[in-house]
Amino acid sequence: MRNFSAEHPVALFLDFDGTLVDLAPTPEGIVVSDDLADGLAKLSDRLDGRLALISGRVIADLERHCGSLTVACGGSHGAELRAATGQMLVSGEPLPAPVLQEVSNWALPRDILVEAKAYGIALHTRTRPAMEGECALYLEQVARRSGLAVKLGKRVAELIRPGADKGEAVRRFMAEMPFAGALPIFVGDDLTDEDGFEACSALGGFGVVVGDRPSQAALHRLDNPKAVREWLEL
Ligand SMILES: O=P(O)(O)OC[C@H]1O[C@H](O[C@H]2O[C@H](CO)[C@@H](O)[C@H](O)[C@H]2O)[C@H](O)[C@@H](O)[C@@H]1O
Repeated sequence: MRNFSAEHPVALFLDFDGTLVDLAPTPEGIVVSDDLADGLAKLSDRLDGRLALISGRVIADLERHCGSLTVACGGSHGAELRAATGQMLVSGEPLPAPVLQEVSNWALPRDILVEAKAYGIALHTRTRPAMEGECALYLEQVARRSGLAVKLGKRVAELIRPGADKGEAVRRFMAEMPFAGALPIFVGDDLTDEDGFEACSALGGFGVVVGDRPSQAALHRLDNPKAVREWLEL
């Protein structure tokens, strides 16, 4: 990959799972190197603060795995946004407790891994791939009658509040300093990252898809998280 920042001030948006860290059988099973948070802070310094992590995980979960993060962050697909200063730009809202209970009651007897998140609930099928379609259909049905939305990702379906997506997170950060006016690049591996790729393209930048998933919107490709970390010198 070229060093784009030598040509134009760059704003970098990085997905987490499957992009900075390898996918694992469970959300808890990821291996994060001890120096990732420090590497991201240094990368952000090189970009004069124009770096944001944009993840499906909530920010607190990212920090549980990485340690304290001093870069800008978007958690829960953009339902919460935090500036590098620590100021919350957008705060998430939990799902109604009865909905959470209902989804757990449906999934647990089916032996589906439930990830209770601060602003959503995810059903994981990496160890139960045959249940992928059924989980998605079930959550779509709950979403319709509860006024909620479903995000589909790699072996995961998640119920969240409508309105949050990674494209919106990019647009929000790009509207403010220090991001405004830079060339935005979004690096991600999953379906939810397509919104980020499209937002960057519309703002004059581009997407970089990680791995072999076909992408409509990305302009470049990197093979795996190791290649991403090498490119970014993390
Ligand atoms: O937007 P991301 O940072 O890529 O987060 C997306 C989801 O990542 C996690 O699930 C994914 O990674 C797990 C660990 O490797 C894997 O077991 C699972 O199959 C993947 O879908 C996380 O658990 C979710 O909450 C995120 O939404």
